[in-house]
Amino acid sequence: MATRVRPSSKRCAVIGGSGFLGRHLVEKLVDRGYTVSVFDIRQSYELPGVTFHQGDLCDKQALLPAMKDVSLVFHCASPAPASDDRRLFERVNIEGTRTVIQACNEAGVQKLVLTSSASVVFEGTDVKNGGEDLPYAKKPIDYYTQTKIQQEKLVLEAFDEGKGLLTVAIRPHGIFGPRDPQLVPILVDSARKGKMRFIIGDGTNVVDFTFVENVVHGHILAAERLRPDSPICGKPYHITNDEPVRFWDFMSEVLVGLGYAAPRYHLPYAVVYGLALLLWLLALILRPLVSFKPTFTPMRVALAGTHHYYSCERAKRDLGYKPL
Ligand SMILES: NC(=O)C1=CN([C@@H]2O[C@H](COP(=O)(O)OP(=O)(O)OC[C@H]3O[C@@H](n4cnc5c(N)ncnc54)[C@H](OP(=O)(O)O)[C@@H]3O)[C@@H](O)[C@H]2O)C=CC1
Ligand SMILES: CC(C)CCC[C@@H](C)[C@H]1CC[C@H]2C3=C(CC[C@]12C)[C@@]1(C)CCC(=O)C[C@@H]1CC3
Repeated sequence: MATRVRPSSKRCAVIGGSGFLGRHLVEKLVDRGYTVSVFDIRQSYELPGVTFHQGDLCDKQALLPAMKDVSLVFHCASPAPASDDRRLFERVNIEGTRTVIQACNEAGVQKLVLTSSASVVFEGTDVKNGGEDLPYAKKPIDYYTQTKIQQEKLVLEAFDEGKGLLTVAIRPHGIFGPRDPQLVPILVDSARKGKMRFIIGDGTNVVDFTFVENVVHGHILAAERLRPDSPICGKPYHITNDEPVRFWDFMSEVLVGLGYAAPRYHLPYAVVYGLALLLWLLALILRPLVSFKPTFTPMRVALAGTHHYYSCERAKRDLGYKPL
């Protein structure tokens, strides 16, 4: 009688492995002796020990070959928040994640680690040392957040010992590090256009920015602790630097370091938020005629003007996490 060969625990797939976080994760996994297959809509680099599968994660037939003989899947693909494209977010983050789960079940994958976001609990009001027990945002500010909530729920609810699929979600926040495609680039672009002269609010709001290597570390710890009897199954975990900083000090340090002036003049938060909302509505109404993307979106203004930092105590306790 033929017996089904259990895939090696050192074979894994990284969906979104060509992206910023995904590539850092792939590099670390290879260092740790994993054989990695990357699945992504684009291929951005080559690395010995890594096979690339190019395709759309909404296509199960395209996904399956990347999951062959794989016991562990990391899902860290998402459209960029800046696209603000409702249909795209729904298709990739919700329908696509359903497809990823189906493909994992069909391919006999044992572990699925999702990159979620701490923003799933953020709705524009202060979050101070927020734990994982905070409720999901009832009124998420943008489509990105709205679909990240649905995505996280899908993955955590897919934890099913009967089918043999163990799941966990990692919630990073404001990732920075080499090759970051959004935080520093958006900041520099805004500074170049002379839009970084103002501090939104009183400038004392404290937030998390998380170094990419810490986020990778959290993912790998979660994957290696994910076992049938483990308390982490079906749960979300915040991964932070455990060192919240003042938003506007961080922005100023980056800007000054790159030769731009630090923001100096204060604007009232409510006024800027209201203006950002108006601009967003205008862009939506005019979309069929002209396409323009406001720099100051309601989400960016909310992130720039409120406290949003999270506790990583649960990750320390259950994953043995400690910022590197
Ligand atoms: N960066 C941050 O501050 C934070 C990020 N996250 C989460 O971390 C994850 C990684 O983010 P990050 O590395 O910054 O983002 P990137 O955009 O750099 O990486 C995402 C990758 O997924 C790819 N992708 C998008 N759509 C599809 C699709 N339909 N099929 C296959 N691949 C696809 C992207 O390709 P392409 O570039 O061509 O779209 C890209 O290569 C995401 O889930 C994000 O929500 C969470 C918290 C904070
Ligand atoms: C234009 C300025 C008011 C702000 C410039 C900096 C911002 C581009 C970044 C500051 C906080 C960042 C952040 C994210 C994207 C880039 C920032 C808004 C995320 C929305 C990325 C995706 C997530 O899951 C959450 C992040 C929170 C922090």
